[in-house]
Amino acid sequence: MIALLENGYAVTVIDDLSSSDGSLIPEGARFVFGCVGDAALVATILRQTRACAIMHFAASISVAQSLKSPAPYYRNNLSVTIDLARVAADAGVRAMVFSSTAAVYGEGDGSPLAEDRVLAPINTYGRSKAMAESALADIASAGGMALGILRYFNAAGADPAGRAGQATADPHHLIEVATHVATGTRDAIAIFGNDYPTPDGTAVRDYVHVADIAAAHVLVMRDILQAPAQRTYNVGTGRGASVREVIDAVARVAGAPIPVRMAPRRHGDPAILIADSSRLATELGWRPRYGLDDIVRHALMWERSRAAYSATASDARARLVGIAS
Ligand SMILES: NC(=O)c1ccc[n+]([C@@H]2O[C@H](COP(=O)([O-])OP(=O)(O)OC[C@H]3O[C@@H](n4cnc5c(N)ncnc54)[C@H](O)[C@@H]3O)[C@@H](O)[C@H]2O)c1
Ligand SMILES: O=c1ccn([C@@H]2O[C@H](COP(=O)(O)OP(=O)(O)O[C@H]3O[C@H](CO)[C@@H](O)[C@H](O)[C@H]3O)[C@@H](O)[C@H]2O)c(=O)[nH]1
Repeated sequence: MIALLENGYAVTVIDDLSSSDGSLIPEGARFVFGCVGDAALVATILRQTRACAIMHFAASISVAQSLKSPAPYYRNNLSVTIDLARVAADAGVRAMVFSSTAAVYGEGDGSPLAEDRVLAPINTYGRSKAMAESALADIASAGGMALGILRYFNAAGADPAGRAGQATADPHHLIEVATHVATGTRDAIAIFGNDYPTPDGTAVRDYVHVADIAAAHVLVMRDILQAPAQRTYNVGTGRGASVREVIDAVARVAGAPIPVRMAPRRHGDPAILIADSSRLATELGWRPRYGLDDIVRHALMWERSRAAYSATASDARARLVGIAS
């Protein structure tokens, strides 16, 4: 949203606040509360705004939850996407950019994964996104709508200017949890599995900065608006980091040890996922500006500012309670 506003676009956000509280929607964007699968609502907004493009981020995103409770994942990630795409195509929206994921590939073999690799997701989340990709491709081509599918690897970090970052009610992402330990809101972090076929036994992922992902969205949207087409791009750095390496980076940047405890593998987690993003680099000139240390530094800055903000807010609440009593 910030990247779109900075690039001069008018932005309307539709969010049902199912996994957020709306506090990070920037001032310059219009906010509409609702589900993106609500055809009447979306049609009305598209009529009002005459939007040329939709960026479709809304989804349910936990691998573990998707395995425990698949139906809501298929509903939110597949059915809702189908409804949104149908309304968008009917309304004459010219382009859609869809948030897909590395989870569509399934298990990597250690080498960077390119877009033409056969999709073999190993969890419900990945399957729901792979199915949504296919449904979108059909609906977009029948409706004359351009489509950009961005398969991001592990989105992480925070806005370098400190305006936004992760703010999940129940954090489960590695870097977010590790920064909570660094700022003292958690005692320790669990390492889910140290018996993977990787150099240190912990799972390897390709962590890509949210600002780099945002830049990729703007590039792809502009491109498919100018030259309508269907394109699929990986968004990753091409570098893998193990769970241990990430925790070490957080400890290094925070200047304090991060207590860890060993735990069994998390069901549905692949061992290694690393991106080959050369298509995005060659076709659109995209390059990641940030590496793992920047990601961790920005995530930590964000977490510290949130901790300071909630401390100030709770001081203020305590003072109000003191005055009231
Ligand atoms: N976080 C990652 O590492 C990662 C990696 C690859 C792909 N993705 C994809 O990127 C997208 C954004 O991920 P995120 O990490 O910001 O997730 P998130 O859970 O933080 O944000 C999702 C947002 O969508 C909203 N939402 C969910 N379902 C909705 C619906 N039906 N209607 C309206 N709003 C709805 C939620 O309230 C929330 O604000 C998702 O599509 C996800 O699958 C994320
Ligand atoms: O407390 C924790 C949290 C995570 N992990 C491990 O850290 C790695 C990364 O986990 P996490 O940050 O939860 O991300 P992923 O499960 O890899 O999934 C993310 O990355 C995918 C793309 O690779 C996206 O599609 C998903 O939406 C997004 O949640 C995994 O091996 C986890 O088992 C731990 O060991 N301890």
